Amino acid sequence: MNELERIEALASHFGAAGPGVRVGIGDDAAVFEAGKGALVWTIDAQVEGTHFKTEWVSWEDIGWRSFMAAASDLAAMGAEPAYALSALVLAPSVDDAALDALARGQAAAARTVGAPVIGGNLARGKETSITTTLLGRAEKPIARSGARPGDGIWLAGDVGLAAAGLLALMHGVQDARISAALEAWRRPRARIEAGRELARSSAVTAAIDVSDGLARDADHIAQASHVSFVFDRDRLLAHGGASLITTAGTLGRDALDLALYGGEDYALLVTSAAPIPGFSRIGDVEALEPGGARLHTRGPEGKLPLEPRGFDHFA
Ligand SMILES: Nc1ncnc2c1ncn2[C@@H]1O[C@H](COP(=O)(O)OP(=O)(O)OP(=O)(O)O)[C@@H](O)[C@H]1O
Ligand SMILES: Cc1ncc(C[n+]2csc(CCOP(=O)(O)O)c2C)c(N)n1
Ligand SMILES: [Mg+2]
Repeated sequence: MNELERIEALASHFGAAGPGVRVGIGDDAAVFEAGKGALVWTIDAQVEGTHFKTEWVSWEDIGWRSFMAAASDLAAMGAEPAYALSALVLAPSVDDAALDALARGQAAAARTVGAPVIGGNLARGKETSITTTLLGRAEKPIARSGARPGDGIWLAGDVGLAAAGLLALMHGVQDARISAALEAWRRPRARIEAGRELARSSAVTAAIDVSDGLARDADHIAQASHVSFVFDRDRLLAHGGASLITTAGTLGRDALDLALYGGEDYALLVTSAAPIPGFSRIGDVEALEPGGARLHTRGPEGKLPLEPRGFDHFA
């Protein structure tokens, strides 16, 4: 079973969530009613060998990026971060200095996001992993399921740059022209402020953070909302700007491919009937045609179907 099939199999054990749960399994975070508003709850693990290698990043960066990856799911719900818990499994290679650096990175990210770490757990293990839970508040949480034909597709933050940084690290490429890509992978930023804009807008219909790649994450919205996505190739490339083009060129990769299939930038992908400050428009939501593809690109050749591939832990 691939990742989605495994999640579906797990969800079948847990059954339907009871009353009071506004968003259950299948979105960026769970949402439950709490007093007048709602609380938004997310968890994310970063595992050595799966999400990072210590040859590539400092422990401080590992702490930072693991916290930001978790916080990004709150941004994608339009939530205001409140508090965090951190569960660490430490392999013998993590000495006291490494642990100190790891926590320093987590604490810096927690300060930036505005969600202090107020607890956690510590255990020894064969492989190091960092699991972060964040709790946030939202009056109007944004799920994946509300996109409608006629909405625009909007993006805040880079796409493709972090994947380029990862490629450079994997292949040992050293070149001053890819420093922005390395920084994007090592020090991603959860788009909390962009998430606040979603909460302020009444035109926003759906949102997701781009962790597995734009195409795959867009497909999650398209599937949940029963709509089709049409990405405008020129607008997407313009959004990436000179930085993406230069990086792609240096690595001998296609810039559009990096933008569509690269993950771990933690950009916010949103559907909305009106512009949102800080977001640029990269396409249109259309009606899903029976038997038609859920994803497309539009370019000089017209509208072409796009494969929803991206990162899958079990593919
Ligand atoms: N073991 C599990 N038990 C119950 N639900 C799960 C489990 N693993 C994942 N889920 C749920 O499945 C959905 C997809 O999970 P996933 O971790 O892929 O989240 P995501 O937001 O798509 O990815 P990312 O964390 O990279 O942003 C989420 O709603 C999550 O809560
Ligand atoms: C050693 C190593 N190999 C591959 C990758 C690429 N990668 C791992 S997980 C992931 C998606 C987001 O994770 P998740 O879905 O768990 O939130 C991506 C793109 C990496 N970061 N490190
Ligand atoms: Mg997510």
